[in-house]
Amino acid sequence: MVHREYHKLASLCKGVRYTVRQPVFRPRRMCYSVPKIEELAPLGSVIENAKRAAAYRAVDENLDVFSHKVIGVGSGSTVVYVAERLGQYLKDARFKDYVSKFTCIATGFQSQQLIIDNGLNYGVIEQNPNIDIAFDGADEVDHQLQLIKGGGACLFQEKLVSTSAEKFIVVADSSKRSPKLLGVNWRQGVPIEVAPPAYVKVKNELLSQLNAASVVLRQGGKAKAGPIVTDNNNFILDADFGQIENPKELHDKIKAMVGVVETGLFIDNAAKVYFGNSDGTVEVMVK
Ligand SMILES: O=C(CO)[C@H](O)[C@H](O)COP(=O)(O)O
Repeated sequence: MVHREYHKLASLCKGVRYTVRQPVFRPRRMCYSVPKIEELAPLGSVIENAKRAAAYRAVDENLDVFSHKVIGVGSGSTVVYVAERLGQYLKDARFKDYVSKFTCIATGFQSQQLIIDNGLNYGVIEQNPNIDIAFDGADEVDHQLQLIKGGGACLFQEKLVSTSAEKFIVVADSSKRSPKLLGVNWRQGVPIEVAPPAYVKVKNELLSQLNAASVVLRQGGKAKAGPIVTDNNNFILDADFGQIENPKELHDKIKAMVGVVETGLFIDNAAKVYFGNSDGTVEVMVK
């Protein structure tokens, strides 16, 4: 019987000793569950939809909530959605007990903030050197899953975290996919993190020994007068080598220069790459 009918019955029965009880309406308690990808409301831009689709799919298909404990969270605009997805798992009663015990390792200040803002536990790699799984973005991916990273100047810590992970998963929009080689779509050059006093020496060697077409000391632009200083207090050189036939050989030669902390060439590191398309579909590349 609906509520209105109880009132009607009560008024008809005035003077008669009937007791009409008001029904108790208890609102159904809604439990939070991790939203299904296919039911998500679209975001304001197609590129953001692509990034979110890639990141959410990568987390859903690779994170083992019940056995993973130490999770690497990278830097950039795509990984924002990785941290968001982890935060959704944390809120879901089915996974909360496990996700609340995760330790998340950052690749720089931005990712530290992403971890904290999503309610996850932040830990340092010095105490958690064995990472179960790490997620990060990329600037370019070649046909063999070799990567250029460091567009956001976080390459040293990104490489530390990704190479400390048992499984490294890359999330990107499809513009990051090279038709074949590195250096096709990403024309800014290979990011190289250098100790500040060595930047002129390294720049000269990249030009003279490795025939770089140009080497630029990355500047802070409007946000900072002078060069960018990384989270590790280093500089970034962007060295243009055109299309890179042999990224491993190039990485080894750059790495051998005194003053180079790390290169943005990530070699034989990624297990899978999730490319989000503008229509919300995702393509997965596996080695
Ligand atoms: O390497 C990086 C930062 O150093 C980023 O992962 C890379 O630049 C990709 O960023 P985005 O997801 O914003 O495209």
